[in-house]
Amino acid sequence: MASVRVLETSDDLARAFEVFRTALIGIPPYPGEITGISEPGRVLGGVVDDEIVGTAAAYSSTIVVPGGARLPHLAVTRVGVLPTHTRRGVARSLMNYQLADARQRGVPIATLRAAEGGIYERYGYGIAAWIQSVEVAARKAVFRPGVPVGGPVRLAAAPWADARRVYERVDPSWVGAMSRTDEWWTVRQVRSDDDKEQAVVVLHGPPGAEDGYVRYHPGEWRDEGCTLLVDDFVAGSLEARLGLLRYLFSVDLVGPVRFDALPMDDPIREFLVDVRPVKTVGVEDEIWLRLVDVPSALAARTYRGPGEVVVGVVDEVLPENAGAYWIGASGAKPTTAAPQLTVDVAALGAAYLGGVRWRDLVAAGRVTVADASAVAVADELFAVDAAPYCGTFF
Ligand SMILES: CC(=O)SCCNC(=O)CCNC(=O)[C@H](O)C(C)(C)COP(=O)(O)OP(=O)(O)OC[C@H]1O[C@@H](n2cnc3c(N)ncnc32)[C@H](O)[C@@H]1OP(=O)(O)O
Repeated sequence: MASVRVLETSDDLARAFEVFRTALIGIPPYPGEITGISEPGRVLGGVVDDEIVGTAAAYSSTIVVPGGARLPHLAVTRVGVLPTHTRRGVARSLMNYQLADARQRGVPIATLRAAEGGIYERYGYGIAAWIQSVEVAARKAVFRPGVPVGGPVRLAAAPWADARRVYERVDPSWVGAMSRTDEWWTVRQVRSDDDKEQAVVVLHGPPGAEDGYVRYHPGEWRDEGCTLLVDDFVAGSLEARLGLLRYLFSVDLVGPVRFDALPMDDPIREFLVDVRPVKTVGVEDEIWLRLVDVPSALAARTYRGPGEVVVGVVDEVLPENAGAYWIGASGAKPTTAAPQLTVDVAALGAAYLGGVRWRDLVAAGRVTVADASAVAVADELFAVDAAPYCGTFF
């Protein structure tokens, strides 16, 4: 078994980063101060024989849950174990420590982006949101006559500082949106500079009152023209969305515009006369969500409809979450009533933002059903208007 400790010295933080780089095979060295990308207290080392052989890090941010509350959120990142030390419980020690620590500090939700699909369910993470990669043949994209033109756009003078300022100004409020920390911005910028990406940022709206931006860089040339790779698309209004889309589709010499992470229900096709220039070229899991404090997280979101349901929760990693919860229009609270539906905490994490239906969890054998009439009630209670989506990779 590995022991786990919080890494604090710059030597230990640098070592942890090297461990992660080695584990992930092939990510480039980090050119700057490692401490600048590491939130104090949030980098863990898995130690065997006095050597750091594994690591897990995190950002402390917030996440928007159904109803609009912003909850403290641990954005888990940089999990890696040296290939010489895998499959002997190092990652398990790190993940368990991290979750127990978050619980103790009062953080109700953790999320991550998984490198592989088979790793994180055992720790209680469930897939709560999906994203699609979309390519638009820009020259064939013609907007419908009734679609608003959007407002003015301009190239950002200070791309990263302006993007950050506008992100914070927009303060995204869609279900699944997260706040971005200093360390997050530093990592993205340094990686972008390092890749020699010629990142361009275009802002939407009058100076000082911008309500959206897009960050993109040029990709490969094809017969149709240069590919524009959209790395970050943030729109705080319909006007901003359309102003930025019209801009992207109008850039000279551009063939396909590729969005790597759009929400599953993004309305982009609805705006166009002909939908065929828009192709979904991939679908991937986005938010892996872990309810760290089940009673607090359940109580913090809102529910729909007049129904009520009693859900039983099983949690082997954080057994203090286990129990039965009454959920209805007025909220959620622990109960001694018998559960109608029982799930493990990973399945509850999948359902929590409203993007995965209870009936599908039932069909997948992930719910023990004591009362079949509770399934439709749970679906109505947990329903949301738009597919949950984060839009921030970390
Ligand atoms: C959020 C992120 O950072 S995503 C990036 C994740 N990192 C990587 O993919 C880098 C390359 N891989 C690694 O560094 C390591 O293999 C890790 C971190 C994925 C796993 O570390 P390990 O120390 O080997 O895991 P550990 O020995 O604790 O295994 C715990 C369990 O996970 C399972 N497991 C570990 N890795 C994998 C995997 N890649 N796929 C499926 N199952 C896995 C083990 O079999 C074990 O299963 P059990 O519960 O049945 O006993």
